[in-house]
Amino acid sequence: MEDQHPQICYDGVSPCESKGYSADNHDPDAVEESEDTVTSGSQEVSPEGGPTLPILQKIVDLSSKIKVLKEEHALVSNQVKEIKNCSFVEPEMSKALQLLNTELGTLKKQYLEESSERKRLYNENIELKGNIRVFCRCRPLNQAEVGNGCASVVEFDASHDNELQILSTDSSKKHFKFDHVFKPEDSQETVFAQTKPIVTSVLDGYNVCIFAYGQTGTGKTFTMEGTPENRGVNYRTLEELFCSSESRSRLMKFELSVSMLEVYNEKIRDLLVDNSNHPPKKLEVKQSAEGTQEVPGLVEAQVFNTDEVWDLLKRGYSVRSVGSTAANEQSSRSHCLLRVTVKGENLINGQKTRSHLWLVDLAGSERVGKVETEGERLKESQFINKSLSALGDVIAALASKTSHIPYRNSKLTHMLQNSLGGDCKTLMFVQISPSSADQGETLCSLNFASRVRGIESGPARKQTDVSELLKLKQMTEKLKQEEKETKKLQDNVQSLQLRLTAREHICKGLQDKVRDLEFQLAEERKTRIKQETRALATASSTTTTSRQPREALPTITEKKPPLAPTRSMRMPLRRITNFMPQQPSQGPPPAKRFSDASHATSKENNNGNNNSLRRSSSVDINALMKPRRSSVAFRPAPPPLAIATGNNKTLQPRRRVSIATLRPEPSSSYMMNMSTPSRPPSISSFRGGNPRKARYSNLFTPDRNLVTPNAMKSSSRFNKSPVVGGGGGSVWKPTHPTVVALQKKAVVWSPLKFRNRRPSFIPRRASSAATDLVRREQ
Ligand SMILES: Nc1ncnc2c1ncn2[C@@H]1O[C@H](COP(=O)(O)OP(=O)(O)OP(=O)(O)O)[C@@H](O)[C@H]1O
Repeated sequence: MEDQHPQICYDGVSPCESKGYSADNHDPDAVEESEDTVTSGSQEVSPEGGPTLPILQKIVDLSSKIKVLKEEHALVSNQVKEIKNCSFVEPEMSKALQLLNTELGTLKKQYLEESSERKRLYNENIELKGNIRVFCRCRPLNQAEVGNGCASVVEFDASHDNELQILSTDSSKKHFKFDHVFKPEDSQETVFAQTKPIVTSVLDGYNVCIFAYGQTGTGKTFTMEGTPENRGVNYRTLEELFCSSESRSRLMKFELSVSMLEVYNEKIRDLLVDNSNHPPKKLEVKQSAEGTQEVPGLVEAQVFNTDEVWDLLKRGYSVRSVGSTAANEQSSRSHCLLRVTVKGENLINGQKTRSHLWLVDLAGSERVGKVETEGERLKESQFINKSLSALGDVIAALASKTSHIPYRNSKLTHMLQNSLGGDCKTLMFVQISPSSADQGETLCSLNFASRVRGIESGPARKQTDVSELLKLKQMTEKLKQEEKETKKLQDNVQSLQLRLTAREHICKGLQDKVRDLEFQLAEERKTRIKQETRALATASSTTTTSRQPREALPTITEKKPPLAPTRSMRMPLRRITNFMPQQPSQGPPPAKRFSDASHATSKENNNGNNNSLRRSSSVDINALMKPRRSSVAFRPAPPPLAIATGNNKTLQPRRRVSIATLRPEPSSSYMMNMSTPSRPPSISSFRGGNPRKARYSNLFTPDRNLVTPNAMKSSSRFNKSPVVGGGGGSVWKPTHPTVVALQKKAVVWSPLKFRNRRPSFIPRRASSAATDLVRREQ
């Protein structure tokens, strides 16, 4: 068919490819069309006869298949429609589901909490009662004893269900107290009701050991195994474990497995292995890597229900070593141990546990002489007594809390090492006979049981699955490592925080300092304004008496100098000079005075020839020595081009004295508007802003044309000499009354006066030079 289908398509039925035969094509019209196409195709294929029949047959087959597919398609389409119709329920359903999920989550959480609380209380209750508990059970007098006229020597206290008394031959009573005392009439159910709490601890992950101890024929096997009619602790325990695990199945998943073995003449025998055809495998107690005692090779049969358990128990009991003794027709000649291994997994948090429950029916303690004295029975009795003695030693060691517990002295104690004392729960049934004939053995057993009851064991410990333990260990290691790293990081963060705090403290100190200094500066400025105002007032008052400068001089010199800000806050100074603006009425023409100086500057720069400089200096000094000499603010040098014109006169002072310079202004009227801003605004704010502010900024902000005394020291001292007059060759004439006044009067202040009062922004050399000058002038 695969060979012919392409042929059909090649012969003109190509539409079949596009329409498709696949059942995936859900379009019924398309399917119908394709069917028609196939039919027409068949007509085309067989026009000349030949091998047309098989093809036609196949086409017919295909047609029928298509019909079937069409029907299926229709069915599916209907279903899809139905589902689509039902889709309106979806949002409500999903909402309801969400709600249910939330509720389920909450319930699970609550259940977990309650469950863990129940476990805690339950185990706390058992611990309070004691992790080693002793129950005493007295069997009824049997027919033989009654026939022999034996009386009961055991008395029970009706008001106290945990006490009994043994009547001695001398009519004295020996008092014993246990965790519970079962009377001869107590049923198996009653016994198990008291046992159950300890049994279910194994589901919580605790190792548990229940053993029956007592004289032969006192009912140990009856208590542990029971009979088919009166099943004992073993069967009931497994029944209870299944029941409890079922009730916890939503929270925990349990796996129960059973092993059965006996210790016969100090040999371990697996009771679940059929040894009838071959000699029994030798089993030994080994210590695992985790420190637990294991019996490698021991069968561990997983059980899922009580029927399986009962079958197993029956099988094991059937192969147990029993023999007839004088005391018991079916006497156990070995210690029979039923081990129930419980593996638990918490379905919510994934925690896993693995614990053991040992149910031990010990061989009867007996006086050799009383039971058998020879043969195999004697040998058995010796081994039994030896192992029971070892058990007694272990219990004595546990009671006396010695560091060494002799678990390895017998196979029995060695196997029970993890479930006897220590961190596990132990329950001992001490079985006694009420018969006066067994009074001695009864007292022995009760004394031994009392010693066991006296053992103070520590709190029971939950047994975690070993693999889980390893995982937890790894996680703990990882956690420790991470904690270390976290601590390191925390230390680093702490040290960085300390450093940050220290820096912040320093910053705060600096900010405070800056604030103080700003305040000081503001104060200084205020003072300066006052001084300037006063100087202006004085100047205006002295304008009228300008013809008597000598008289005014002392008054002015007494005035305070211009503002001298603190060292840290002082503004860069303008060039200090004793330049005197040109006075048309006084002194020689400036052109003559300063032309030489200009020439000298170039010479000094080029050749270092100081002669002309000295000449010009002498001219300057002469000029300065004139009565109208005064220190004023002056304009810095104009651009070099302006100087090159030769129309500008540059002043080249030899001495650097006095006060800040003024920047050249297009209009000389700036002095009229001068006032001191409280704080120098930024340069940028002056550019396109208030021209008044801009003007003041020029006064108080550093400028690259500004020459401080120090700068003058290092650079050519005459390069920035002021010029007389502005650019364009016009002579600058002061119009401001203060300047005019200062031109007329020698306004000189001595920094010496203020040296001790406040730090001067004028360098000492310059100040002293100015003082010298003034002194000479005076
Ligand atoms: N509480 C009891 N009620 C009724 N019968 C009992 C009770 N305890 C023991 N018996 C009977 O006493 C007999 C001896 O009991 P059992 O075999 O259990 O003793 P044992 O301690 O296991 O002896 P051994 O150590 O020799 O195995 C049995 O026939 C048993 O049915």
